[in-house]
Amino acid sequence: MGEEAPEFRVDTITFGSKDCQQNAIDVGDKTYVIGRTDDDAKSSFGIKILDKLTQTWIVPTVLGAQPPSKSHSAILVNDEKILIVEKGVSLNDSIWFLEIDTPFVKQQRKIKGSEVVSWSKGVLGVAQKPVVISGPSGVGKGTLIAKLMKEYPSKFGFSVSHTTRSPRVKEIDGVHYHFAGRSKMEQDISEGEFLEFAHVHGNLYGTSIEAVESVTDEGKRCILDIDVQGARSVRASSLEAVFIFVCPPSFEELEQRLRARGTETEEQIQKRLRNARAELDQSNSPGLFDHLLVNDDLEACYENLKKLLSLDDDHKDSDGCYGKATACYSILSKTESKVFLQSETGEVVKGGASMLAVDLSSLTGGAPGRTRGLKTHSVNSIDNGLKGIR
Ligand SMILES: Nc1nc2c(ncn2[C@@H]2O[C@H](COP(=O)(O)OP(=O)(O)O)[C@@H](O)[C@H]2O)c(=O)[nH]1
Ligand SMILES: Nc1ncnc2c1ncn2[C@@H]1O[C@H](COP(=O)(O)OP(=O)(O)O)[C@@H](O)[C@H]1O
Repeated sequence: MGEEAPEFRVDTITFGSKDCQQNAIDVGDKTYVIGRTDDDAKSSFGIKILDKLTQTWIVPTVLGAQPPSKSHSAILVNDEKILIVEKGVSLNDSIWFLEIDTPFVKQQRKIKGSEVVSWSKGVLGVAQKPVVISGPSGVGKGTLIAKLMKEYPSKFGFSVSHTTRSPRVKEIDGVHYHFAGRSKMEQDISEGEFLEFAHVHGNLYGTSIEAVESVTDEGKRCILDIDVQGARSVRASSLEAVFIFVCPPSFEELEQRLRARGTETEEQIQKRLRNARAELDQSNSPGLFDHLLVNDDLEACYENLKKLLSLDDDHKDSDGCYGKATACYSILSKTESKVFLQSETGEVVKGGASMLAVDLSSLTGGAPGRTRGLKTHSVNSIDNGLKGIR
């Protein structure tokens, strides 16, 4: 699908713009050219890949929101990602990654059958692991989650799933679910916008990447109410989470709760009960769920849930004290575990530093779209920075 490559010289590559900045990064047999075009109204990134073996250009599908286009520097972090440092924005907004061969990109490349790259924003600090709650229909997942949200509104946030099922009487679009048409949802899934999806009780359900990331961006711990297939997909993804399965005290009690809720037709109840048996069987799959909770007495079960969540509470505050100040850093050098950034203005903003080290070893897996766990620390002088290198 590629076009024939022109003679390759970085400084002559253009994307048809008046004002253009490019970086060319070699990765094995490929060269990634990251260009920034300043056309009349807005500027944006253009990405091209030169396959050096075949001397052809590939224009990849670019997933994810792109960095604010101003001016940037770039360096290869490892075989999976390129670090991009934006200038003239706050430090919180300045660190980005272009994922070129992460597990997510590999998966998307397979789905599309063509070349894919994906933007991911670097986020300072470590977020708490999201909590995946699964269990058969009618077991009380929604009831437990609603109690948690009511008691700790600033601590937890709900991942609002998309579904093709019709809303129930009291359900609000955008609050309980994003109610979606099947073709639009399938299209969004094919464009890599979903962390996971599954066919459940005859409908399509899925968690968009944005559903999880927007909760985490608010500094809240994200709660996902998804079925066992979804839990399996999240387990296989790069999102590190805590997995809880909620069981009923008995199958008879489950049936009674489902009927008492009065939201399904008899046919739908029968389908849910059939699926419940399969879900209960799968709850014991080795390595899938971290915790099983029996929801017999609601209050007792809720107390146990709270205990589990505080047990898994590994939250550490971000040390990004200068994250909000406007930064103008460019990449100076790189070691195995650190990238050193040099302030370009000479003038150091309040709380900032003339030189920063970005700790790459601290990066944790996250949903695509964000690279969390970034730690930065100031370095007083290049000499001190270099001491760290030696
Ligand atoms: N895989 C997946 N499952 C979901 C998602 N959202 C909801 N579900 C599951 O879909 C099933 C049906 O949910 P729902 O229609 O709300 O009915 P209920 O479980 O009877 O309340 C439940 O097992 C949910 O956990 C999602 O985004 N992904
Ligand atoms: N421990 C419990 N004891 C009795 N009824 C419960 C209990 N937990 C939930 N329920 C009720 O069971 C029904 C199903 O609960 P719901 O939270 O909608 O389940 P799910 O979200 O797992 O489908 C609701 O009517 C709810 O009020």
